[in-house]
Amino acid sequence: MSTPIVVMGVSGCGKSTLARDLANRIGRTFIEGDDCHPPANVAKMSAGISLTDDDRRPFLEKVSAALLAAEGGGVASCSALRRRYRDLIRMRCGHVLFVLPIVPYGDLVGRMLGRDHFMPASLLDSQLATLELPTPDEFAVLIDGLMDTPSQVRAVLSAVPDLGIGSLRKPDGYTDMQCSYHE
Ligand SMILES: Nc1ncnc2c1ncn2[C@@H]1O[C@H](COP(=O)(O)OP(=O)(O)O)[C@@H](O)[C@H]1O
Ligand SMILES: O=C(O)[C@H](O)[C@@H](O)[C@H](O)[C@H](O)COP(=O)(O)O
Repeated sequence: MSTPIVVMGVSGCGKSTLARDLANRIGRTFIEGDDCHPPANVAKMSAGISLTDDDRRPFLEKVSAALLAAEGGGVASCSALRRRYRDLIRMRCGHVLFVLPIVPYGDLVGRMLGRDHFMPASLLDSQLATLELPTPDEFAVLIDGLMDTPSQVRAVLSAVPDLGIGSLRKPDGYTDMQCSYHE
């Protein structure tokens, strides 16, 4: 099975945009995490209320199931903010690559205000407070979220060169998270 890929991070960091383009580039199925929320979660977020761990469980289960079912392997957009959320996805899907676009606060606010989406900009602070960066024992790539999307796709492909050819192994010398801020 192809190693599932999750583009993670806070609202507005570009998860969906990057996950869709990366999936297209390597011939995989794109899974839109936003579509995996139960309606009650969407109602809560729309009302400006942060989700709890219990709220997030069915969302994470659905993303994991979609990744497992994806023909040709999946690339999902899913916030996966806390370590324990990523652990749940790994428990269901095995070895998973997480990709995290990093975007400065001001740009995140600008992006959230500039789009039509159920997630209000008022939830950004709680998203950032919830985010636990991947630790070096996780298979994760941090990329510059201000780069244009094709450059982000290239950055992911250069950090993990065997993407798209089945199960991913960590490249030789891959001991830490790879930070591809400068291509
Ligand atoms: N690399 C990028 N540079 C500039 N704007 C971007 C980039 N990626 C995404 N955006 C824009 O930022 C907004 C949020 O992107 P989106 O992919 O929906 O983020 P998320 O899924 O993390 O909430 C959208 O308006 C999108 O067009
Ligand atoms: O486009 C977005 O704004 C995000 O993708 C958004 O949908 C959100 O980040 C989570 O899906 C909500 O769940 P969390 O509170 O667990 O991030």
